[in-house]
Amino acid sequence: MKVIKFGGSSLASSTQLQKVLSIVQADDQRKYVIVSAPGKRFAGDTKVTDLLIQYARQTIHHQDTAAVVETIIDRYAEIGRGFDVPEDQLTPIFDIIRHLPNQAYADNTYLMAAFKAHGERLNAKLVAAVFAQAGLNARYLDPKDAGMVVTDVPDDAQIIESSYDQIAKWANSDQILVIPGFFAYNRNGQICTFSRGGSDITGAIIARGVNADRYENFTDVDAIYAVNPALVAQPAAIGEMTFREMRELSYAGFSVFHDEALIPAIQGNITVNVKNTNHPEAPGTLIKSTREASTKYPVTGIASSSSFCSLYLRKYLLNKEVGFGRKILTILEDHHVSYEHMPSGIDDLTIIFDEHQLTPELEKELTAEISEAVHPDEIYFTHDYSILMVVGESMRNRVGIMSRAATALADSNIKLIMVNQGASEISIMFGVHDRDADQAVVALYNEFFN
Ligand SMILES: Nc1ncnc2c1ncn2[C@@H]1O[C@H](COP(=O)(O)OP(=O)(O)O)[C@@H](O)[C@H]1O
Ligand SMILES: N[C@@H](CC(=O)OP(=O)(O)O)C(=O)O
Repeated sequence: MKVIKFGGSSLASSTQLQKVLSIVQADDQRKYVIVSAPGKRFAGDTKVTDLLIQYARQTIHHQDTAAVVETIIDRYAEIGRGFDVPEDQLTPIFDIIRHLPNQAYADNTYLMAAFKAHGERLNAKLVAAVFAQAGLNARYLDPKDAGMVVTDVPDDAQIIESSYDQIAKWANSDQILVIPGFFAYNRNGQICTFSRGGSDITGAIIARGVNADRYENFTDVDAIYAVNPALVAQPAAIGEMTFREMRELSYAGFSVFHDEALIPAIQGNITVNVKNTNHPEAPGTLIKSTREASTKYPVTGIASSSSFCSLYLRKYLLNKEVGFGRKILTILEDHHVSYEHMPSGIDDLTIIFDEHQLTPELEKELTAEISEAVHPDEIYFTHDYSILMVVGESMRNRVGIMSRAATALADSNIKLIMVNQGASEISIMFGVHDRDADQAVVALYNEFFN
């Protein structure tokens, strides 16, 4: 029994949905089909989720929504009409889109969540109708009926553990269940979404819940590559990797699989297979608990992400000051801000954050409160901060990886602003300026893979 998730690129048009239908028909183990909202059909196109965000913003600001509503409807109309879905099945979908502003929402954050979620909700209904029309014993299953209950965070929800017992009741389904990704409901029955790209998370949750033999994640690349293919032409494909390797790489920018989707897969020990909808015969990449130690390359992958910022603090004799760290962490806690890393020197401390958590106002408040509490000699935020990760289980058995990486970066004239091998034996982390990040990834790739 397999759970199979199709990303937005696999569902962007009726042509793509035809491929999806063939993939589901080709294997009768594929019983749980998780769908994203229609994605980009070509470079420069807009995902339906982004159109819905625009629609929600215009609704909140009482602006004219006619154009965006028609654009969204056209996306579903092209897919439905491409399969001759009867108009009386398409009209309710169009009506739901038009009437989204007329529903009751607790506040604008719930409104935004509900608008976004409808990309997946309506697509799953449409895909179920297409599957049924093609003769498959398929039906739509709402996350509520599936038993998924999430925390009350409208745009970044987490699954509540007790959901798994409910989802387990759907194990061994005879029917093909088409389940929308990306959202579920809180305990009050309000829609909350996962973070962006979160349909991968729904797939992993359902896979753990029904104890699937495999979670197939279909996207638009033949494999997970050792490096983002936007940076290096035809990079080495990764045949197999461990959950830990993928967790570290997706954290630092391998957007092909959501990092939070690994948690249910790890908990349920469900092997994940990332595959290409446009090339389903390719084996793709397996993500599993253990793998054969790679002998060909010492490193499995290299990732980089610019979505970080840092707070630098300097104070002489910081190392002798009892309570210095606690005072800072208390201030962060009071503002509900979490930190990612905290490399320190004798007189210096850098705190690295996910920059999505901070606003200019919050940065000012944190700077003022921390200055008041610990009187640093110097304190400032910088957003010019990228994190690079060099990841591989094989690294723990090899010496000299750090020196090779540092030399490759130095030879490319890249300034390192942070190095952290920290507690993880399977990764090295580098901080670099944003402008150097892409070149640094290429330099590291050439060092370890060419
Ligand atoms: N290391 C990597 N290997 C493969 N793809 C990657 C990697 N890093 C980033 N990507 C990007 O991830 C994309 C697939 O993820 P995504 O856009 O979320 O697809 P989907 O629409 O299927 O959800 C690829 O097209 C590629 O541009
Ligand atoms: N549609 C949502 C969720 C998602 O997972 O999409 P995709 O499969 O296209 O990455 C988003 O754009 O964030």
